[in-house]
Amino acid sequence: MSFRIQPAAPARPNRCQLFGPGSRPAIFEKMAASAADVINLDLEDSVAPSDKDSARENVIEAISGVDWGTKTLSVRINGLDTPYWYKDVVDLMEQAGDRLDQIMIPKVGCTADIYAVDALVSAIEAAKGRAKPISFEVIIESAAGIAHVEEIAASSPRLQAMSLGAADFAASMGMQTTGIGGTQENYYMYREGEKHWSDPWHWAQAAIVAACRTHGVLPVDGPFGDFSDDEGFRAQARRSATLGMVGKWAIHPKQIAIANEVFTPSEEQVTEAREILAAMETAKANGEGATVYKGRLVDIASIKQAEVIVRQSEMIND
Ligand SMILES: CC(=O)SCCNC(=O)CCNC(=O)[C@H](O)C(C)(C)COP(=O)(O)OP(=O)(O)OC[C@H]1O[C@@H](n2cnc3c(N)ncnc32)[C@H](O)[C@@H]1OP(=O)(O)O
Ligand SMILES: O=CC(=O)O
Ligand SMILES: [Mg+2]
Repeated sequence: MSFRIQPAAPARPNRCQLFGPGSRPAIFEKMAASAADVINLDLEDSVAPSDKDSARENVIEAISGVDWGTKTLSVRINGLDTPYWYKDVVDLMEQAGDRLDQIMIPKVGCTADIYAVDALVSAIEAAKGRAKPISFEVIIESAAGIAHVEEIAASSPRLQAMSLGAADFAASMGMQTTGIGGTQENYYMYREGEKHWSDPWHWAQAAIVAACRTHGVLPVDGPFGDFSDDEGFRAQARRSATLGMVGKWAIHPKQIAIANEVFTPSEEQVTEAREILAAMETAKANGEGATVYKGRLVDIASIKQAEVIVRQSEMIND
């Protein structure tokens, strides 16, 4: 480890973030009753321009009017390139009440984007005497966002989570696809007459995970658009979990259970992690730094790997 210790990310479950348009208040109670850890009420791209004002009003009313239980409650504001975002922030901060936990800032391209929202939020918090500070989450979904991802992850103590937004990311990068996440037909290696599909989102996810882990932020995988494709969603979620992401968005309720399942370590994984910790305790008592577990090497690094799984499981089951 570097002299600089890696900070821990917030210790709260973030396996599934369920999105719903702020212009569709009929689903708010259903969202609250769902098994998602995080709720994202959307004022941005799922809301038509003509509905921006009424969606904002719906969301403000629902923040205190609906029982959200212990979920993390987040509102996605409009991007800083629009005429809507300042009113989203001002109205939410002045009118929504203390139940709001988090503001999601989309299409972040540089640290100044977060600085601008932070300045506005901080002034209103002080003016209103708000006891509970609002946290931020951001979406990396542009070429500029991914180019500046590390500095964005370090930009504010309010920042708790960072998601990859595959749809806008693909558009900003000029990717030749209309798919939102998952396998892309034309992204393959070709050998001896066979296609082998690869993962076009992998490098961006890995960059996000590295930036987040460096600065104690939760890395999250964003939307998977084809909600009729459960196995495609599961495969994407498993790749994300394997890379170090803690959760995934659901854009339809049927994706929630799969995300929760994938981002909760299984009983087998937890048992194996605990067995590795026990094997290393025995090794330590024998004055050894390395030993053999089920025919494979485990050493002091394996303790840290096993602890990731045990900590995740304990946090979720707490
Ligand atoms: C690229 C991005 O930015 S992604 C993030 C922004 N996008 C969003 O927020 C979109 C969120 N999702 C949705 O708006 C909707 O799920 C849609 C438009 C995709 C599909 O909506 P529908 O056609 O109503 O879906 P469907 O008929 O399958 O719904 C089944 C049930 O789930 C409910 N439901 C649908 N979406 C949601 C949701 N997001 N949260 C909770 N419940 C929902 C429906 O009301 C319906 O309930 P019922 O059985 O009691 O009648
Ligand atoms: O906002 C999400 C995206 O995929 O774009
Ligand atoms: Mg987007």
